[in-house]
Amino acid sequence: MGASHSHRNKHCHSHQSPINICTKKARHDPILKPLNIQYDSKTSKRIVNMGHCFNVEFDDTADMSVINDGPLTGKYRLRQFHFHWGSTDADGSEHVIDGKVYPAELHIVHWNSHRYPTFEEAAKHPDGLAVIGVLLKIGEKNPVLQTIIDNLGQVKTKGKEHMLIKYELSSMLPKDLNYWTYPGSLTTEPYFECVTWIVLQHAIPISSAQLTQFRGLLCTAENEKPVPILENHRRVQRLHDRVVRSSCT
Ligand SMILES: NS(=O)(=O)c1ccc2c(c1)[C@H]1CCC[C@H]1[C@@H](c1ccc(O)cc1Cl)N2
Ligand SMILES: [Zn+2]
Repeated sequence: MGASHSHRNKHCHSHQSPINICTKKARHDPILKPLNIQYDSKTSKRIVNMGHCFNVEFDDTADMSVINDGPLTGKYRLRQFHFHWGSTDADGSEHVIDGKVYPAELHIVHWNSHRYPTFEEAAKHPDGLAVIGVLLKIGEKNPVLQTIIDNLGQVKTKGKEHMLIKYELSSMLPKDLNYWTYPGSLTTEPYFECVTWIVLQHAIPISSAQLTQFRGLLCTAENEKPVPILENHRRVQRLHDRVVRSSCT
């Protein structure tokens, strides 16, 4: 590869996400701290159909719902969470673990309010965002997820939004917060290389019936011919010169 090409590569597209995480090659780094998660349910605002997915948005005008420690320096403010899924239960996650694809993945998006004035500004810097990735596996019905699913009927078409009061996001997380971490990007447009990825090592359950309800969402507006959001996950990207670290041995 020519110097100019690798030079260009170095600055533009060598830190893309998602990736396949080879757990045997992930290095335990003793300086990694346990993840500290402080979510205040009063900050939950609304659920919005974005067209390619739905976002659950939070009030991020103050450091009320934040994460810190883990691989991070300073506080990162909770902005929103969303999911990625596939057209069948055999596909759907973005991160892949030792070649194993999961049926869906939760992304909890935070931004570095410690260093940047706004989310949009933070999204332009490598240490701007921190996204917690949680893999979903088919299992028993998930009551915490059901609260979200019960609201999907109100945001069936693109652009629709509905209020979501006092959502306890922390109750959706596994007890075991061990994670893999690596420097990466947004997995949809604008693909900015601004994300410290924190992928939890423990998957959470979702029933097949619950996952089917995600696929019932429409990417079309109310007055258009209905087209369901059957899948919205990106394929894995090359690791290049990156190292994936693990919070535990
Ligand atoms: N799959 S993911 O977690 O890697 C992912 C990928 C792309 C984007 C997002 C999340 C989210 C994060 C919050 C805003 C939104 C979006 C964006 C919108 C408006 C903006 O001004 C900037 C951004 Cl980044 N883009
Ligand atoms: Zn995502």
